[in-house]
Amino acid sequence: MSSSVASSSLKTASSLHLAPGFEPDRKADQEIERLCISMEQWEERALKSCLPAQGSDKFILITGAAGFIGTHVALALKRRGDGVVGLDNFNDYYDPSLKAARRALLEKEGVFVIDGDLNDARLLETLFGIIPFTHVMHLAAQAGVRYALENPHSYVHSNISGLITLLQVCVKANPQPALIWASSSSVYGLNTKVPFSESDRTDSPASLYAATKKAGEEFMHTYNHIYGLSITGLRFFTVYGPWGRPDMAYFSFTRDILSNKQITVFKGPDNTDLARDFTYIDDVVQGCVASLDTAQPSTGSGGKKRGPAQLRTFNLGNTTPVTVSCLVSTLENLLGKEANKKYIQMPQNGDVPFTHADVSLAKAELGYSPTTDLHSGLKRFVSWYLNYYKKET
Ligand SMILES: NC(=O)c1ccc[n+]([C@@H]2O[C@H](COP(=O)([O-])OP(=O)(O)OC[C@H]3O[C@@H](n4cnc5c(N)ncnc54)[C@H](O)[C@@H]3O)[C@@H](O)[C@H]2O)c1
Ligand SMILES: O=C(O)[C@H]1O[C@H](OP(=O)(O)OP(=O)(O)OC[C@H]2O[C@@H](n3ccc(=O)[nH]c3=O)[C@H](O)[C@@H]2O)[C@H](O)[C@@H](O)[C@@H]1O
Repeated sequence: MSSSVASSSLKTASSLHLAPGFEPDRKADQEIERLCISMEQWEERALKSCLPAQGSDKFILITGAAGFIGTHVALALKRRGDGVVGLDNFNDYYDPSLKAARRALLEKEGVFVIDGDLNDARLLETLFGIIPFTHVMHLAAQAGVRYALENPHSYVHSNISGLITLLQVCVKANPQPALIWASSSSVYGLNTKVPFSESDRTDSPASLYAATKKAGEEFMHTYNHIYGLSITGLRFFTVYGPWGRPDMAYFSFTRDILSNKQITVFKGPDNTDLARDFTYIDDVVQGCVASLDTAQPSTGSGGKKRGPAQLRTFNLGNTTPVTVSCLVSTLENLLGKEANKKYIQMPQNGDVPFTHADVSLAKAELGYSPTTDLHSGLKRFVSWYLNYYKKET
């Protein structure tokens, strides 16, 4: 890349009010080496991706941008003109080719997704050194309730250590961004009072995953208190939709029904049906964007708190729990195929019998209003699934 283009990109950077405190790391970084491009070219791509269109003043870092929810949120924000750059470690918790396909979708719309890990403080600081992020939409995590039984350290790596590394970079940044992050309905654990409200106690996590999300909520209180970081936590409720996650039941059931493989339906105590407040992705994206638009700026900078800062938590659910049996019968109807079902007692695997969101707080403060029922949402998912995998079926 010619020096004039490099300097123009840095000029662009200076027009972005280069964030002092972080001298971009001139040493080639793993990601930059991987891309076989120079530091300046990497900066150029990040800056170009994060330059907002006319009328927007938002520079947003989306972690987990190649993930299911991250991809949808990144597209929504980029399409409305915000500056967006993504970060994702493209791990193989599920099919990395799906993450690569999502990345291609994003790059077509001008979103650069950097291949990097939350724990790489140097990479994060380099990024914060060239872009004065106004917001961080933190969606990267080890998701999934049951996988914690197989690989507990993956949850520590991403949901604890990775989160602290990101928080440390955010509080040292000048200006500090406002942070919106994904917590989870699983923090309600074994609570019996329904619907779940943000003011309920959350002291009975049923899985390590839930405990790491609960820990995250505690960290947020601390970083808000000490550093003045503006923080909004979003408790998503079993989110589904196109470009979804193959590890989740709606997706794996669809795959197995189509390939005539048996599905295992968990039953609760006394053979009761399990239920989830399934929430369609477009409704969740609406809640994420509204959270970002109502987030107040952080009051700290460069690690120093200047005053009290906003700290919020919202349920983003559908307020209409549906049984897993109903999920299965809806999929059978949409796929025109009967499932080969095996019923077993819900294993002690971190699952909870039901979830049910009270969204009155999100409605009042964010204007959040879910509109998609399970049948309509699954219809759109199945249509996407059949199209995306048509080459394989
Ligand atoms: N989908 C749901 O039903 C649901 C419900 C509640 C909460 N959440 C939370 O919402 C967020 C997004 O979930 P999703 O369903 O899109 O999951 P996802 O697994 O599709 O997305 C998470 C992304 O983060 C990336 N990632 C994980 N660890 C990382 C690390 N250390 N460094 C960089 N990238 C990393 C993964 O590669 C993945 O692409 C997660 O925090 C999840 O816990 C999801
Ligand atoms: O709401 C949330 O916070 C959580 O929602 C989902 O977790 P879960 O509700 O367990 O979603 P699925 O794994 O898709 O399970 C949906 C329902 O199907 C049941 N199930 C799952 C898998 C299976 O083989 N059989 C089965 O009956 C589960 O017990 C559950 O009741 C996501 O996977 C988590 O990342 C997220 O944090």
